Amino acid sequence: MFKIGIVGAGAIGKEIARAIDDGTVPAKLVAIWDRQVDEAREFAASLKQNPKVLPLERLVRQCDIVVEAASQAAVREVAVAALSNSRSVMIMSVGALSDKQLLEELRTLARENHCHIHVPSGAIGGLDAVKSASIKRIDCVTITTRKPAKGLKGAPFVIKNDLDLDKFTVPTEIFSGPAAVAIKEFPANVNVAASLSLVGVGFEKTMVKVVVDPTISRNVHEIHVKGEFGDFHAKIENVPSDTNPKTSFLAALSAIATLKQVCEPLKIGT
Ligand SMILES: NC(=O)C1=CN([C@@H]2O[C@H](COP(=O)(O)OP(=O)(O)OC[C@H]3O[C@@H](n4cnc5c(N)ncnc54)[C@H](OP(=O)(O)O)[C@@H]3O)[C@@H](O)[C@H]2O)C=CC1
Ligand SMILES: O=C([O-])CC(=O)C(=O)O
Repeated sequence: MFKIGIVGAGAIGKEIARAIDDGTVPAKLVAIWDRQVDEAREFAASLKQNPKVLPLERLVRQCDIVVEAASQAAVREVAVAALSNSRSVMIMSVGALSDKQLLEELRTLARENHCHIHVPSGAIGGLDAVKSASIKRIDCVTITTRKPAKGLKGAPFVIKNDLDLDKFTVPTEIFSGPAAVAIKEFPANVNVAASLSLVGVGFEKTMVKVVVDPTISRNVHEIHVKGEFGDFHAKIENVPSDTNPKTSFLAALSAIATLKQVCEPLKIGT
């Protein structure tokens, strides 16, 4: 049975932990870690599998797969610790991989140490189609993310421009630019644009629009890709997670589905 450790026990980490604990993912949850240590201890004690709460280095040594569900800032430390110890890593804060040097460093570590870097589809669908399409010429990739005000609060772009998001009474585009910039301005809102960039045309050519929308209660992502294969449109209307309005519930489900796939010999989809 695979042994899993989770770094970051927030909206996504907790959902993954519960799915391992109740057998949805056929694996053993050996440890969790979160800088909110007391909360992590309380949460760990609520699980049947009784995972330990261990700092990163000790967590890594005890598991086969390390899940990062913390923040972009945590990705380097978590992924390097896992991969250099021959442990696979699953990354949720995908925006961190817009750093080309970091991405190459992690790829090299994974190759040299015979382990893997898993990036779930997260809060969007359609990455399989974009991955297939990108074998041939792609002309454009765009993603428009619409969230209610509470799903965008605290983003560096919002703070820097002193935007009072609650004041918008109609849907308003507040950002338009390449994913390379979007992911830095909205690190907790558009990781999906990073995943799309990684399978498609990269961070400079993937265009991102962010819309604050007072008329919706869901987190909506619309993707359009045009290329030699034809046209692809996808729209997803995500229920926000109970505890973090920036994060869609589907992101956690996607992480759980990825872990299930890792534990399964049968792999379906591109
Ligand atoms: N790929 C995708 O499609 C999606 C990705 N995400 C990303 O996934 C990540 C997790 O999301 P979510 O669960 O909603 O976030 P939460 O904020 O709910 O939980 C993250 C937890 O990790 C803790 N944490 C942050 N940094 C560290 C660290 N270096 N070491 C240990 N613990 C740490 C946080 O503590 P504290 O509260 O002190 O910060 C918090 O308790 C985020 O980066 C988010 O942006 C989210 C949605 C979709
Ligand atoms: O959960 C979502 O809807 C998207 C999100 O926050 C992200 O990609 O960072």
